[in-house]
Amino acid sequence: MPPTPTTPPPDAVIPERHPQAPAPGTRLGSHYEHCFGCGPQHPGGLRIDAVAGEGLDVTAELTVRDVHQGGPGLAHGGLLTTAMDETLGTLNWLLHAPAVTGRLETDFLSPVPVDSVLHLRAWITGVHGRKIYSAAEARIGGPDGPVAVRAQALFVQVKLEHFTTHGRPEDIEKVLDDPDLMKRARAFEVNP
Ligand SMILES: CCCCCCCC/C=C\CCCCCCCC(=O)SCCNC(=O)CCNC(=O)[C@H](O)C(C)(C)COP(=O)(O)OP(=O)(O)OC[C@H]1O[C@@H](n2cnc3c(N)ncnc32)[C@H](O)[C@@H]1OP(=O)(O)O
Repeated sequence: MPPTPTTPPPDAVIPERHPQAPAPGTRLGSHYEHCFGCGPQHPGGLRIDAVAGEGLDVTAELTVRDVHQGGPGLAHGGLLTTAMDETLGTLNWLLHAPAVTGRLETDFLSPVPVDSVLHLRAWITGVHGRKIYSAAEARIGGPDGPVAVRAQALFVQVKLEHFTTHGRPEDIEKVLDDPDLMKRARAFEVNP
């Protein structure tokens, strides 16, 4: 594939896992219960619950449901992009640095029928300053099934203030009032 803004530059580094990164095999859970990608409280959400890998990688599963349709009986492409975005976003846990998607490129290789189980995998391909480069794939039917969706991304590290400054005030207040969620959010800080 030709280089794009999501291809790490030659002087990008592959960092170590953060010393407090969740151990391999740990379920990463949800960073926010109302998140469309991972929140258990979201009625139509994807409920992605990724598992930390041995290195700078994660895996996750997604069962495509009726509410995820685009074409009749088929997953919506934007929905699949969201699944890639969310899975890539969980890589934050391994670096302990909050980062948001700057650019996300998605290739759709085959249609994904409703009721399919997608096996997602995401991994870091390089870090350059605040820029975190990563890639992901979704295989259909099993971890070794054919690749249905592929993605490359550039995430940019931000401070927690990114969320407190820009989020709708009443939602931020609810988060600030929830000690468990704040504890989880602080775990993201690079220098708490
Ligand atoms: C107390 C409450 C806490 C509650 C929270 C709980 C904890 C939650 C923790 C973690 C949540 C994780 C959630 C994951 C969910 C899935 C991920 C998403 O969907 S995230 C949403 C979609 N994304 C956005 O909304 C970004 C919107 N964009 C921005 O905010 C800015 O544009 C931002 C931060 C991306 C960059 O802005 P700048 O001002 O900070 O930095 P600049 O200088 O512009 O960029 C830095 C470098 O990145 C490159 N860059 C930025 N955007 C790029 C782009 N689109 N393409 C190529 N390069 C780009 C630039 O060229 C620059 O590169 P050079 O350092 O100069 O080499």
